[in-house]
Amino acid sequence: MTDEDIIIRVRGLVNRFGEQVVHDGLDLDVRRGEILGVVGGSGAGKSVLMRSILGLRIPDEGEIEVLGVDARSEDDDVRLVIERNTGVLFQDGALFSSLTVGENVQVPLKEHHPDVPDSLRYELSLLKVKLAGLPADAIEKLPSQLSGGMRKRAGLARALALDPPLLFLDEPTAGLDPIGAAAFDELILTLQRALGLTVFLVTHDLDTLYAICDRVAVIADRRVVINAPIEEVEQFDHPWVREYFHGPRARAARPATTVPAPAPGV
Ligand SMILES: Nc1ncnc2c1ncn2[C@@H]1O[C@H](COP(=O)(O)OP(=O)(O)OP(=O)(O)O)[C@@H](O)[C@H]1O
Repeated sequence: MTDEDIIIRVRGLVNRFGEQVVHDGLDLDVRRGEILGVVGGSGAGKSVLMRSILGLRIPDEGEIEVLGVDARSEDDDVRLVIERNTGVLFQDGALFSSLTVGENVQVPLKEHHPDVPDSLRYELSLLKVKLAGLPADAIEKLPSQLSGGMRKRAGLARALALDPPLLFLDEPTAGLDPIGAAAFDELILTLQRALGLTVFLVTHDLDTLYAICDRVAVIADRRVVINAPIEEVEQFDHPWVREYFHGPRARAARPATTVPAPAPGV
């Protein structure tokens, strides 16, 4: 693997809130073109890691390189590089409630490409709305007029507004029913393959990990304890990993091919 294959490189990351140490020497590589699932217990520091990579939080120590630039930089040009090249779907969708879906999608377009004529901006937002699997008439609706799953899709349409190569998703399937969640997984996979995206996906959803992630990074003990294909992660000897991947809920999610053979006599 060459350096060019690494689109996000985190080294020696330390994040503290007062006495609480959330990350302590965390390292992580995200490879270009992969879907990386990021898992860990509640409060393990997944969202703080995502915010640090996006430059929304300046860490206490460590280095973070995103697309070759320093994510800790407060320089406006550097911030622009990161903003233009990253799309983010926050957990609650983070849509502006007083704007229609189309207007929400147009917000980043207006901000970053103010010279684009209104009619073209509208066409671009319509394209993103359709790309996110919403019907065309959703463009005129307010977020409150949509179901939870449709709001996620609207958030995804906005995240894709600037055609970013890097997509960040914070628990995209949380709150969706299993059928809606599976459809959303499928959508992410289709878009990632079609657009060549790199996806950083924070999730608690084991089904998502098995269905679409190329690799899985586990945050525990304030670090990334393993970052590997799921078959390897499953076998990793760590108490949290054992509980998460081999507890009762894990068995249902694991595809039949990777379920270990039952012990003799069982
Ligand atoms: N702005 C903040 N001020 C103080 N503490 C914070 C702040 N942001 C996060 N924390 C703390 O950092 C820890 C990690 O939070 P984070 O949101 O990254 O966890 P997480 O792994 O995403 O959890 P979950 O799966 O529950 O969403 C938590 O203990 C949280 O309370």
